[in-house]
Amino acid sequence: MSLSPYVVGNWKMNGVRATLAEARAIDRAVARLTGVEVGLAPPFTLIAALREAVTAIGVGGQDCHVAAKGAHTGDVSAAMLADAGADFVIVGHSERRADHGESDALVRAKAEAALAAGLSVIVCVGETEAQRDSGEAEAVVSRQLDASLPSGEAAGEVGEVKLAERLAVAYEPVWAIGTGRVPSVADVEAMHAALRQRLVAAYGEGGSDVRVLYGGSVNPSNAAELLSTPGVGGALVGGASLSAESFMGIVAAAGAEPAD
Ligand SMILES: O=C(CO)COP(=O)(O)O
Repeated sequence: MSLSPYVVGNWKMNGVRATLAEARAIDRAVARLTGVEVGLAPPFTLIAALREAVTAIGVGGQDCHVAAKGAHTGDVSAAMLADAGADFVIVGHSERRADHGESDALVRAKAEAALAAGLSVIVCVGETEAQRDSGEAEAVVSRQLDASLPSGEAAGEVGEVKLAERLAVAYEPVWAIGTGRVPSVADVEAMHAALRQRLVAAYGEGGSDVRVLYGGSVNPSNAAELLSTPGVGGALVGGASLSAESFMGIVAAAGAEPAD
């Protein structure tokens, strides 16, 4: 089973109600396409409104707490995201790892909490520039993934829903995020192959279908090359997901076709 390419917009701490107009335009365009799966992860404040505004795309959170509820001021649980209408959540983004000191173990716990709440999960990993320069990128990112993935038990099939429909991985080199710099195609291919090995080691055969997205300065001009790199199952897009025009340029590059 091979799933369609998955293109996800991460709005980060951007977006107010007016920005929903972009989401509506994206949703209308995606409704006319086939062969691609699309999601948008707005800030918490817009999740419920986005859910009301769209039908053809998935709605996601950018983080969740490990607990279902309780005394955690300022946090939001996976169950609350689901209640607000989210379908998925991004966990372990490098900005959360850096800004909030999130460890691999915490990211794993968040992924497991999200799956338990019925959300699908995108687990993010990526090396820093210093790690890339010292030739450690594959080893570092492989270790990060091993320690951040939800357990096989947590990620197992639920009824007819397969692992690959509940879990995706995003490889986002920290130095490529928001910088306009991207790794070479050869480096992306090598990293995605390394991550595939880790997924198969973690989950067996089921790991071979889990989509590994590339993220970091994806834009309409570089998307076709990145998305056609062997092993790349989609894109996690930051800045270029805030405008329907640029985001749809990336969705088109993922191989989307008119629905009829
Ligand atoms: O971090 C990212 C998506 O999660 C990538 O951000 P940019 O596309 O803005 O580089």
